[in-house]
Amino acid sequence: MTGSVVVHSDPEVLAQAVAARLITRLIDAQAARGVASVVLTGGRVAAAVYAAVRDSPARDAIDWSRVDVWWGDERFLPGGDPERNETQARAALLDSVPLDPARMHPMPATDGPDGADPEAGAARYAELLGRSGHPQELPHFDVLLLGVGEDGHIASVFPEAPATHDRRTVTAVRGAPKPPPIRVTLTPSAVNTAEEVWLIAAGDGKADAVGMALHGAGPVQIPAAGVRGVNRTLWLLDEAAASRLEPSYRSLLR
Ligand SMILES: O=C1O[C@H](COP(=O)(O)O)[C@@H](O)[C@H](O)[C@H]1O
Repeated sequence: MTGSVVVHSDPEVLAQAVAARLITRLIDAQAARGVASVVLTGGRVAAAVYAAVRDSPARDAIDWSRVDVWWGDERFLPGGDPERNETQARAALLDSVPLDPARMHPMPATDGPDGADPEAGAARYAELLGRSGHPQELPHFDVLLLGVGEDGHIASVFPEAPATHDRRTVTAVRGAPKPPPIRVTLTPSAVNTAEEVWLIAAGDGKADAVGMALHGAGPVQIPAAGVRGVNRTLWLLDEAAASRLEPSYRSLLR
C-alpha cells in the first residue's frame, strides 16, 4: 500500500471533512509560501466538497486573492456548459469567493481560441503551466484533488488509454468511455508533481476501483493506482467506497 487512507462514515461527513482539510491546507500553504495553489477535479464528490468549503465560516481565513486555481481535467465543451468541471466548480464555490481572475486557470473550451481542437487546447494549457520556456517545469501545486471513477480513472486518464503513459504534462483525450468523449487532462506524470495528492471517493460504485488501486493493480489497468504525491498521497473515502479494502483498513474509520 502507498499513501494514507482515511475513512469517513458517509458522503456528507466525507465532504465536510475534506473541506475542512482543504481550508487548512490552503491556510498553511499561504503561511509558508505567501500563496497557495490548488488543482481542482470534477465529479459529484468534488462538487460536494466545494459546496462545503463555500458554506464554512472558516473559508474567510483563506486569502482567496492569493490562491492559484488550476484544473486536473476538463470535459471539452463550450464555456459555461453545465457539464464542464469549471462550470460546476464555479457554481459550487469559485463564484462565491474573492479570487483574483488572473490566478484562475481553467482548461480550454471548444469556443476558445483553438476552437474544437483538443490537441491544440492541451498544448495551450501545457504552455500556460510551463515556466520559463521549460514545458516540463510545472508550477508548485500545494494540493491536487482527484475523484476516482468506477473504472479507476483519475482526471480524464482512463484505463488502458494512451494518456496512461503520455510523457507530456497535458494531453487531449478522444473516445473517453464516460461522456463527453473528448476531454483535456493532466497526465499521471504531471499529477505526481503535486506536493499532496488527495483521492476522494464515495459510494459502493467506487469500491472495486479503490480496492484494486490499493491492493496491487497496475496504473494502466487502474490509473488511480499510479498516483503519488511528492510528500503525501491521501485516500479520503466513505465507508461504502472503502468496503472492498482488506480488514486491516477498517480501523481507519473516522
Ligand atoms: O468525468 C469525470 O469523472 C471523475 C469522477 O466523477 P464522479 O462524479 O464519479 O465523482 C472526475 O474526477 C473527473 O474530474 C471528471 O472529469
